[in-house]
Amino acid sequence: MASTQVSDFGSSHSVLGVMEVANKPEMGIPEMYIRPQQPSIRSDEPSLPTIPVFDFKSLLHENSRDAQLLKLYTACKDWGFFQVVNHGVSSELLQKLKHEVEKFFQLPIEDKKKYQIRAGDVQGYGSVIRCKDQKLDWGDRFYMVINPVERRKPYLLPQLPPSLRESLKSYFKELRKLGMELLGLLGKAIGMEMKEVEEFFYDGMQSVRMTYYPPCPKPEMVVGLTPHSDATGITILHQMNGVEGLEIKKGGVWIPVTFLPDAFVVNVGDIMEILSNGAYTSIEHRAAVNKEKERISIAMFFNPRFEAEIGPVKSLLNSENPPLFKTMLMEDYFKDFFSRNLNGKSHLDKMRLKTLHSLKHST
Ligand SMILES: O=C(O)CCC(=O)C(=O)O
Ligand SMILES: [Fe+2]
Repeated sequence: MASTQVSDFGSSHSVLGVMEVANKPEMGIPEMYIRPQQPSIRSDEPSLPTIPVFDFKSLLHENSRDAQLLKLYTACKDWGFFQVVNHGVSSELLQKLKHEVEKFFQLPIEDKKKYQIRAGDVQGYGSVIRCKDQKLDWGDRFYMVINPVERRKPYLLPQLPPSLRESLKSYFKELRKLGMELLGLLGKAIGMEMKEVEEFFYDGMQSVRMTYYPPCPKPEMVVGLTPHSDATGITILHQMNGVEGLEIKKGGVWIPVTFLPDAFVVNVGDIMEILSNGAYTSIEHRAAVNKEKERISIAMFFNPRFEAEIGPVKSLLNSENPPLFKTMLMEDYFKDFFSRNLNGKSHLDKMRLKTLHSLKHST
């Protein structure tokens, strides 16, 4: 299906996905989807803690700002995840997008093949295969870079069915505004100036992943999306058809996230942990699947510009707060990320400086 060649980010093969398998339950679950014993210490406490919720309009409101910013700071430090309601993106747009994305994933496999990730690339439909015995996720996905515009692939966004393309474009635009506002607030909550935030993120690298997780006859034997932390600045996730499955790792156990209707779940990515010099935490998460119903999600990733140097923000550093992470060109950081498989927080660990201070903090 694929020969290896070098392109934008590393080299690889790809497979299209699991929907074909899921549509033929008589085939059973192929070996390559079956996980060795999952570390699924799913919390079974009767009342689980839930991620903090913010009303976006009141986050922006001057009067309640200081208290809200403190709450935001604590959410990003202790949870690395929060929900946003009243975010201003209309239910109509969300409904329309859901409909279009659903329709897209239901297209015959032949129609989706033209978007398949090409050898050596990471953008497109399907999953990247890097080694022979790699386990596959129980989900079909479509990943593409949407900003800067010159990094778009001519055979992806421009070739999508027009009604999906138009809904996606409106969504990108709305989320870009929301994303910048959220980045500004997260920056402000740790004492960054908006100017500094913009130096990193203005016209930054923005990408999107849409995932369709089909139902699975034995959901406990597979994983919808391998545990990982996002390599991003922040991620804004929308659970399009209201079916749950996102789980986050807190205190060593996996906690399911319950989404409020039409809410966005926002999470701190590795880059934000680096910029904040560890004040914020990029949390490991995964997606579980279920027996009954497919699940559809759309994750929008906000990153610095490719030319930005990513490392702890200089104005936050002093003798009490020495840098805990290396500084690296964003372009190189992403090349390195895409050349590896998702694997917990291993990518971020590579950026860690081994200082006395960090050793003290990691114990
Ligand atoms: O589908 C989900 O709930 C999680 C998606 C996700 O974590 C990602 O795309 O990075
Ligand atoms: Fe993620």
